[in-house]
Amino acid sequence: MEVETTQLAGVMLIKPQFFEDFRGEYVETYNESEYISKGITCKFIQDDISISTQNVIRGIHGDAETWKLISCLHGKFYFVVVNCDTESSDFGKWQSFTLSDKNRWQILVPPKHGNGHLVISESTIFHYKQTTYYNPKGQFTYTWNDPKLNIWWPVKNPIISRRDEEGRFV
Ligand SMILES: Cc1cn([C@H]2C[C@H](O)[C@@H](COP(=O)(O)OP(=O)(O)O[C@H]3O[C@@H](C)C(=O)[C@@H](O)[C@H]3O)O2)c(=O)[nH]c1=O
Repeated sequence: MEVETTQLAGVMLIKPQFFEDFRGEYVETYNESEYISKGITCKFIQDDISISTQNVIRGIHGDAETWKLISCLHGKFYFVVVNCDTESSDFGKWQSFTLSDKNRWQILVPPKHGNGHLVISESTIFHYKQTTYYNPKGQFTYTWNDPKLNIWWPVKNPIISRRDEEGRFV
C-alpha cells in the first residue's frame, strides 16, 4: 500500500494494494502492523457503514477527538475533508477526493476536521473506522454549502438530513 500526504496537515491518502484474478478481486482493507509501520498509529475501536443513494450528501461532520479512516466499499463518492479548527490559521481549508470500489482509496481524517460525501454512483457503501465510540453530543455539523467553508460540490440540490440542513452544533 502507498500512503501520501495531502494539502491538509495530518490528512493522509492511502492507496491499498488490490489483487485481481478470474474470480474477482481481493483487498486487505486494514492491517494494524502495516498501518503502524506507515505512521498511522491510531487505535481504532469502532467500525461503521452508511448506505446512501445517488445525490445524497452526508456531512459535514466531525468532533475534537476522533480519527477516522474512511473507505468506499461499494460505488463511488465525492469526499471532502475540511479543517474545522477555529484556532487554526488553516480553518476552512478543504480538499476533495473521489473514492470508489475501483480505486479503493482511503482517507485518514484527524480530529477537528469535518468530512462529508456526495454519492455519485447509484448507491454507495461508506465505511469508516474510528478511534472513539459514538458520542453525538460531541459532534459538530456544518452545512454542505456553508459560506465560511465555501466548498465546491458537483451538485446543486443534494438530498440531506434535517441535521445537515440546519448545520446544528450539538
Ligand atoms: C454516527 C452514528 C450514528 N448512529 C445512529 C444514530 C442515528 O439514529 C442513525 C443515523 O445517524 P446520523 O444521522 O448521525 O448519520 P450520518 O448523518 O450518516 O452521520 C455520519 O456522517 C458521516 C459523514 C460521518 O463522518 C460520521 O461520523 C457520522 O457523523 O445512526 C449510531 O448508532 N452510531 C454512530 O456511530
